[in-house]
Amino acid sequence: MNNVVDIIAGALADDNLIVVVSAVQGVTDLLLDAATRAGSGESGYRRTLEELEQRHLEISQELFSGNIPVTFSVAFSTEFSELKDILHGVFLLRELSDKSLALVLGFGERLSALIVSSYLQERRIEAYYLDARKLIVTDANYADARVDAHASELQIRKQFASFAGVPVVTGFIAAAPDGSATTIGRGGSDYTASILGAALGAAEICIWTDVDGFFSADPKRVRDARILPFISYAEAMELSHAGAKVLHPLAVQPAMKAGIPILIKNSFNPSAEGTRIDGAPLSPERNRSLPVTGLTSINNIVLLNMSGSGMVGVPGIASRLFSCLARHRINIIFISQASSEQSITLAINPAQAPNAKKILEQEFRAEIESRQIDPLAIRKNLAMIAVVGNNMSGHAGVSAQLFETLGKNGVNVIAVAQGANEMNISLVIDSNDEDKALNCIHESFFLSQRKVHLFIAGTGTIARSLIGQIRAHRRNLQEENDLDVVVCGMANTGTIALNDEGIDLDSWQQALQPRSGKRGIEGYMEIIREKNLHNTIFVDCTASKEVAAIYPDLLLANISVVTANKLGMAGSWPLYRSIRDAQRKSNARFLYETNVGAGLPIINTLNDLKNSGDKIISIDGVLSGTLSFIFNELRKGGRFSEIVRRAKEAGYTEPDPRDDLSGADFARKFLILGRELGFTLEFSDVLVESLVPEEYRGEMPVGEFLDRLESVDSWYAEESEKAAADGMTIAYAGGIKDGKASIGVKRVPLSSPIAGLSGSENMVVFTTDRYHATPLVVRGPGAGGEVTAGGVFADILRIASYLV
Ligand SMILES: NC(=O)c1ccc[n+]([C@@H]2O[C@H](COP(=O)([O-])OP(=O)(O)OC[C@H]3O[C@@H](n4cnc5c(N)ncnc54)[C@H](O)[C@@H]3O)[C@@H](O)[C@H]2O)c1
Ligand SMILES: N[C@@H](CCO)C(=O)O
Repeated sequence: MNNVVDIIAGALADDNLIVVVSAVQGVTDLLLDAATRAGSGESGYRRTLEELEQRHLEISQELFSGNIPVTFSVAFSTEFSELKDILHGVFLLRELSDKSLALVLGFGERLSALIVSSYLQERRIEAYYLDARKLIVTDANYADARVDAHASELQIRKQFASFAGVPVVTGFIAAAPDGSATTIGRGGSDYTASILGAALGAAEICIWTDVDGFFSADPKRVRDARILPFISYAEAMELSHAGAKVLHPLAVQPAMKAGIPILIKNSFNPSAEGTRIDGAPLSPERNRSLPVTGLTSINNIVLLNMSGSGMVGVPGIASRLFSCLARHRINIIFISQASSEQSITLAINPAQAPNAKKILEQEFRAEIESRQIDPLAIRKNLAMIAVVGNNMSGHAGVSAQLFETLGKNGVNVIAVAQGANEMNISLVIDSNDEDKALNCIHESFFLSQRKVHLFIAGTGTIARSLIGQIRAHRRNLQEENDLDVVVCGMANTGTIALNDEGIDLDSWQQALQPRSGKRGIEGYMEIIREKNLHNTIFVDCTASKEVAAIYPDLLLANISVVTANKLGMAGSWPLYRSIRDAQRKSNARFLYETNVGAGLPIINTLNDLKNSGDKIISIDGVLSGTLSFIFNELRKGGRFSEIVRRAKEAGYTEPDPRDDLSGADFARKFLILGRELGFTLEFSDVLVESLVPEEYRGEMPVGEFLDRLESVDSWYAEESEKAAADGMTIAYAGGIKDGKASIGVKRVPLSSPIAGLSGSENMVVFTTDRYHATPLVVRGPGAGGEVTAGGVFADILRIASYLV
């Protein structure tokens, strides 16, 4: 209130001023509550009334610093006793008519006009209370009255024939021709101001509200929404009708007709520029080079669908449909009819849906009985999004961009409407997808920088390296690729960290908290699905079968997946099939390059060969970083058990090194390659030679297994020596040809490329129709945190470039 008075004092210096006030926040709802209770005979309405009185008294006490002027006190008591009398009458009659309700609801504005005018006087500004019932004339539809513009203009001009002092006018309320109180729609004080300004040819109409102006989208739902300094009348109308609650939808029209600019300003932040709404032509200086100006949503609508073969080519159906709804004062938010004329879809307010269905079924009873028209279908839990902009007109590609971004994010569009003025595309979607849709559309049209949201499973070797790489490279990606990689979730079996804005990657370990609620991977997936963020990628850095089993569900929920875990693509054939099927049905992507050869380009190379028409004859090589390291080190003369320990320390082994030593991990890679080649293979189809002694294959803890492994050191030392004596060496290698894969220990000549491998190097040899005489070889480190995480990161970026 103090800010308001400062603003008024400042503006007064320049010009005559009319102040229009709305009710104190929350008061109209309390009045509605009191009236409804009184109407149903609940004496509890008196408590609400006391609360209302208390709130206004507290405000007044504070404003007048305890010295409430007598004139104010008298006027305040008079207002409240009138309100009490009316509500008492409603209570006794147990009847709340629209007429009484309009009268009751108007007290919010009456009380605040009284407080503001008295406080202005206290601050030595000549001000007076003015009841809008003397100014604005409406029809007798009390609850949502229609303004008679001509009659109102005459009244207003008469009232303001001469100007002295600052009138403080009650917004929202008006009077029917017989003088009884009416209301002009919630938030109607903007409308009151616009009617007054237009009638008097004001220099400007300034709406002081609690936000900085019109935003490109609702800032409560779209974090990156930005203020729009200039918009046209038409855009303001489209945006406010489609749900932008900054301005009353009807407030634009009187100002536009009179050519008066409207300014939206924030009374809590008066120095902010705000938004100017006027009819000036678009220009780049007005920051208006983008095709879309803003987007809005209405988050609870109902779709009514009337369809039937009897509608085709029959004139008058639409007319009856709309007339019937109009007769019952049912407002239509959205209309769509395809050229087949087989169905008309309407969106209406959910509260009116049951009535709408009933009256339309009565209207079309004969057609429904003769099956020319189907029974009316109602669809609930929907939201309507409107994409608005003058510049959209004649600008090809706007709708393509809009639907593409929604499609990639798996947002199903249920109905669409665009008028031929091309400045509003409205679409109806499931209300669960509303925030996601607003964010991805906003990002696509307004921001140069796009986001991908990562949810990582696993916090071990690969995840740690991946986080390190994202942390080191994030700024670069933002600056050079306009891409922001945001890690929103990390979870292992016991702990979890979540932050939609991005977990601080410098201290992610500290962010991990013990998991509560539904645990397991299902619990994590539920969280990810509920968040429903746009451009979400799930990153699997576990070695867990349970995690791999949820890939189909993730993909079907349109969440892309990047995985280092082989237990999906090398899982059972039914799991493999269901991943592939889900991938086909979904718009999300699934990438697993690191499943074979860690960061080496093996799956991509194979697919490039295949897709470009080459025929793969065989694939041979070493596909275990751990086993490669072991045999390369043995060749140098190390001890087997000690080398295995070093492989584990270097991050080459699986969480349980027996997965490597048994050949299982290697076999999975050949299984994956075999399946890529089109063969229906199970794990058991790969012939595997295990290096784990029979007696150590059970449930023995990893530490104990490593200790006992010393027992085989001498065997490996002898085998190596024997081979060396023959100019040979031992290695673990394999191959796949004609759908038959086998892997195991082999003796190879020292001159063979396999004998030349070092460290954890993998080598894959593709023999194909094109690469026949000299096969195509991919060689390089095939295990380790950094190279694998690099491969995972590259897959993430591949998906990001598809998504954004
Ligand atoms: N290390 C490599 O060089 C390499 C190379 C390519 C692929 N991979 C694959 O990467 C994956 C991760 O390897 P790593 O070396 O980081 O293993 P790791 O043992 O260091 O980490 C595994 C992580 O997964 C977590 N985890 C296990 N089950 C889980 C579940 N059900 N839900 C959530 N979290 C779970 C564990 O708590 C741990 O944080 C494995 O599938 C491995 O085959 C590793
Ligand atoms: N443990 C695996 C990691 C790479 O998949 C290996 O040694 O090859």
